Amino acid sequence: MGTLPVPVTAAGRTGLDALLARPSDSVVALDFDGTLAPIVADPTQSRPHPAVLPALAQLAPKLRAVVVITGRPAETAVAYGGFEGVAGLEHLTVLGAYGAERWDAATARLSSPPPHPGIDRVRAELPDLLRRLEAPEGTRVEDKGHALAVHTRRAVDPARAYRWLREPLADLAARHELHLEPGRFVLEIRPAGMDKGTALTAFLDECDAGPVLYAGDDLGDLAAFDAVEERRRTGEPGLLVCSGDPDEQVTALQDRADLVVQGPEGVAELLTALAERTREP
Ligand SMILES: O=P(O)(O)OC[C@H]1O[C@H](O[C@H]2O[C@H](CO)[C@@H](O)[C@H](O)[C@H]2O)[C@H](O)[C@@H](O)[C@@H]1O
Repeated sequence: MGTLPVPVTAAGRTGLDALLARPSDSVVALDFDGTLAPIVADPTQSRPHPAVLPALAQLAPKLRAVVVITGRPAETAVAYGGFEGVAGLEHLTVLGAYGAERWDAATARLSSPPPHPGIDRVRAELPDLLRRLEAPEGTRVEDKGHALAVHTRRAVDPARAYRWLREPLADLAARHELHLEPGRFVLEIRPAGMDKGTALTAFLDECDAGPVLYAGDDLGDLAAFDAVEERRRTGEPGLLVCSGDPDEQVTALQDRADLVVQGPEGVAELLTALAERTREP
């Protein structure tokens, strides 16, 4: 049996104990990139750590629900995640585009609202803006339909390129009534209003969930951490997990986590250890 790590906070230990005691009331909510899938230079090559799907398939049938909440389009996360048709994941939900999109394994249906009109305008302006800014070589745009992500990971100096572009891209987003979501060497222009916290809260209400575990790795996951903390204030236990990366610490998230594990491999180990210790309903 794998080792179950001990959360460093009392609230986290309460959350973990509650999840183990009441698995059929509990929800496990997981971010995709950096949490289930190791960070890679090319965003199209992102795939879950090999131990993730077996762990999820073992754990999910014992829980109220498992949900993946991601900044990716839901369809992309389903495809890259290999989530469709997996035994044990028949009731998985994927909330994409920070919760604006939804895919349910049970129905294989995807719901996706029309993109914000500002996205088309940003798409038209962005190439010229990046040219005028002399965006460093290696800067890449990921067009996600509902959002445009500017990646600097493949620039010679990713951190410098990120700092260079952040303010002008925030201005561009604001001019079109959009929001700039900063992430791990990515600056994402997307609609405001929906975030992972709003998405998580709505999903938990819909499931009439009890204890919740949320695992993430980046700044976009802070809103989900807020949502779990808000529930804890009302007496509903929760466990906040950071998928940590020693080479790229996201301190703002790590500092608020009850438990830090080593990247997607550590997340998979945690999910496996939970599955081994939880009863069938
Ligand atoms: O909410 P998430 O599932 O964590 O998605 C957040 C963004 O993840 C992707 O970018 C990140 O992962 C890439 C692949 O490992 C990496 O190259 C990049 O530096 C990271 O920022 C994705 O490309 C974005 O669209 C997501 O919004």
